[in-house]
Amino acid sequence: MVNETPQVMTIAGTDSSGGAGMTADLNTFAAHGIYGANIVVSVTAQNTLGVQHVHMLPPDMVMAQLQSVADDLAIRAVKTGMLGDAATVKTVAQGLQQFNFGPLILDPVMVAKGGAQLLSDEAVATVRTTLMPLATLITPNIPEAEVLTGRTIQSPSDIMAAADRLHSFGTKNILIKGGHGNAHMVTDYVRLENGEHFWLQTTRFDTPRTHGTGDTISAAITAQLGLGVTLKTAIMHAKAYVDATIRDGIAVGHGHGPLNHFPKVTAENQPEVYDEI
Ligand SMILES: Nc1ncnc2c1ncn2[C@@H]1O[C@H](COP(=O)(O)OP(=O)(O)OP(=O)(O)O)[C@@H](O)[C@H]1O
Ligand SMILES: Cc1ncc(CO)c(N)n1
Repeated sequence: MVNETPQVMTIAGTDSSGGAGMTADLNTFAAHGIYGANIVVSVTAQNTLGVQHVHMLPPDMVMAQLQSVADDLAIRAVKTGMLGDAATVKTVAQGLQQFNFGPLILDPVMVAKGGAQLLSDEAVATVRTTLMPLATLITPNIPEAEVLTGRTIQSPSDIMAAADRLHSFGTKNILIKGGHGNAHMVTDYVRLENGEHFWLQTTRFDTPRTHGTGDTISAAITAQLGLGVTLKTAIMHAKAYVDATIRDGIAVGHGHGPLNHFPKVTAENQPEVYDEI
């Protein structure tokens, strides 16, 4: 029997300009040499300047796609990106319980870099109650962590408290991304199931070309899990990968431009690891 090619999956929206959402996920999977299936929940008319239009697919079409993949492929890990509304979140949660797609990486996408809302307010509670208990890892940025916890985050101790609170909603592992703001260093926080926690720091690239960084790091973690490494190793590799995708930037569009999903990852992309900051 032929060895099975490792397969992972993304459940997300499309970005017509090809930089974020599902395209970022599939490019990231390809860059890791892993096969990617894709469940489309929404179509966005979008470019590097903003999101112009969103069209949600009906929940039964989302479920039909999940069924088709489950009937045929052997998915080892799955990530969710833009889910849009509460009905879609519920359908996805139902599908993830019905079928075995392996560990869930939940990227709670809420707002695009240009400011467009990609998750309705009422869907936030649905994410908290239906998807968070199913997730192996959640990867909010700071504003998303604030919305999910209902608490303001201003300091490292606020970030640690937010991670504890997110864990209390049932998600085993937490990665709070620190890409927002303009501090000289970007600092992410990781809290693992075994109680281990640490900070990952890299130098901020001063560039507007960061469209889809969040999609890309969660897709890279999903790809690594599909390749069989531990979650901690997956996070470390994914962080170095996303750093390289920004450093080796490409010039597309006039706003928040896309990443280079096929960069050369080198030693200088490895983050510094700190127990405390
Ligand atoms: N300018 C930058 N330089 C270096 N690393 C960055 C930069 N911007 C983001 N990152 C890193 O990219 C990853 C994604 O973080 P970010 O906070 O941008 O996610 P996000 O807001 O969900 O992204 P998006 O909504 O665009 O998909 C994190 O590991 C973060 O530290
Ligand atoms: C479809 C889609 N998903 C996610 C994001 C966030 O990067 C985006 N801008 N568009």
